[in-house]
Amino acid sequence: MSRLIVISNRVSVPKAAGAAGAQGGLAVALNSALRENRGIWFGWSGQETEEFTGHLDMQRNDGVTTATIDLEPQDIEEYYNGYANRTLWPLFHYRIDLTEYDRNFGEGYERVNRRFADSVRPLIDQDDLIWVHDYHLLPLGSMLRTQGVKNRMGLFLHTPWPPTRLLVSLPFHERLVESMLAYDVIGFQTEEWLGSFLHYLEKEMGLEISEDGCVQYQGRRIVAQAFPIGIDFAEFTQGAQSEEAQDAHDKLKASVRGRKILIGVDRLDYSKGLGERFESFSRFLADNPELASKAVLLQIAPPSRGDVASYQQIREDLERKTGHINGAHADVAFVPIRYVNRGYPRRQLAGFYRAADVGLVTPLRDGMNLVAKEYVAAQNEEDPGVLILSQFAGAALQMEDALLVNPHSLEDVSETIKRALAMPLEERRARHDKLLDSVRSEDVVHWREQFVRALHGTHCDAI
Ligand SMILES: O=P(O)(O)OC[C@H]1O[C@H](O[C@H]2O[C@H](CO)[C@@H](O)[C@H](O)[C@H]2O)[C@H](O)[C@@H](O)[C@@H]1O
Ligand SMILES: O=c1ccn([C@@H]2O[C@H](COP(=O)(O)OP(=O)(O)O)[C@@H](O)[C@H]2O)c(=O)[nH]1
Repeated sequence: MSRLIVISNRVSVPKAAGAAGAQGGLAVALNSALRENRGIWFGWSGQETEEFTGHLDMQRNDGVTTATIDLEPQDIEEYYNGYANRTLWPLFHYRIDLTEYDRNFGEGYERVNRRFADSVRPLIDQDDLIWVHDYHLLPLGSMLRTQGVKNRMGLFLHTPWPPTRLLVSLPFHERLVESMLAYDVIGFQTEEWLGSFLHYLEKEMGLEISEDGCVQYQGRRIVAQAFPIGIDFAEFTQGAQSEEAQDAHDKLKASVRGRKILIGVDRLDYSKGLGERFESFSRFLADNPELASKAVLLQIAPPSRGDVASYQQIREDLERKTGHINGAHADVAFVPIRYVNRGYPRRQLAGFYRAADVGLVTPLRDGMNLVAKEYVAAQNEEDPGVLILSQFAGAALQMEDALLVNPHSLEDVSETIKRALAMPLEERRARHDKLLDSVRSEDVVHWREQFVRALHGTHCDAI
């Protein structure tokens, strides 16, 4: 078995991640992928250094070897807060209104990608498979190729890929996409994002694509495919049986005194549709006064990317909205929205999910959304809750037995909340059985195996 070198922006070692609570879906998935494989996870430590030295901090933690570098404040500002999260993230989530273009961001992005390439290069052996993750590192593969790396290299994008007509608003978009063609495999979460990428290659670069996603470029063969990510089902369901999960479940249940619970768990990100979700819940309370004191929305929203203005803005908006809605609908013994700005370890989350009658997952745009899958995995099969899921989450393509909604429509979400709360046990079980089957079979192990197989592969040899 070839060794895997996994490269992502941030390396989140299991212990630290557990302590911090909120680590994001990518970290959760990579931890479990690497625990099984002998291999190295390389990336940014999350720490600042005054002057970049390229020093590698190697550690072994809970079965995972990590190699990290520290970055300079200017790197973090221009690459992570800048090009990654002020330019590419909003653009890839169709938020051209929030997308900022700044030449310094672009330069910082290239500089840090080069620093990644220089630092990881000495760790790479001849037969290693190299697996790069996400929008932070799109040009890394081409920089490694320039340094003579001949290994098989794959890129997996965890976010959506935008339609061509949006992408072309990015200065130097051709250069960015062309650099991605240095990888042998380019993976997306869904067929939809894959289709947008292939459309760009055809329309903007005039490339021909075979029916099974193979492209020939500068004498190399590249395959682009969809590999929907899943959760670590075995680990998650084991955690859901723990005492910690049971305690969290019991405490939450006791605190609502018989009321129905709706739960949302999301990084505090504008892509997650939290403002629209709160408005929809408020509409539900206003339209259904007989139910208004019988349901509570628990929203867990750990802060994310707090140095970026659009994230500060969403935080302020939500604080205002929560105050307004609670002011309008609360009474002396009851508050309809419990809004919590902290992260929880996943065992506790599992208990919260299980206690909740409805999982409310309504992003405006989301690469996948692992919370939707965790909610399903945590349910009591005899008496499961109902998943309400945005049609714009990547997960919706695999989870058609959820109640799919348009998160922009307050009426749709409000009426669907009413339907979910009234859903008969038989229908809940039938829907949950099918959802559980797919969450169990299309798990993170399946995702990793599919991607690694493609990375080994000879899929495009015929063209
Ligand atoms: O590292 P951060 O800036 O704190 O952000 C956390 C992660 O957010 C994004 O996650 C995506 O990956 C998930 C797993 O594939 C997917 O389910 C979700 O839809 C995506 O939003 C980001 O893509 C990661 O790089 C970040 O680590
Ligand atoms: O308080 C929290 C909130 C979230 N998460 C985890 O963070 C991940 C979020 O992944 P998702 O794909 O839903 O969204 P992302 O944050 O990656 O965009 C899930 O595994 C959650 O269990 C967590 O551990 N603690």
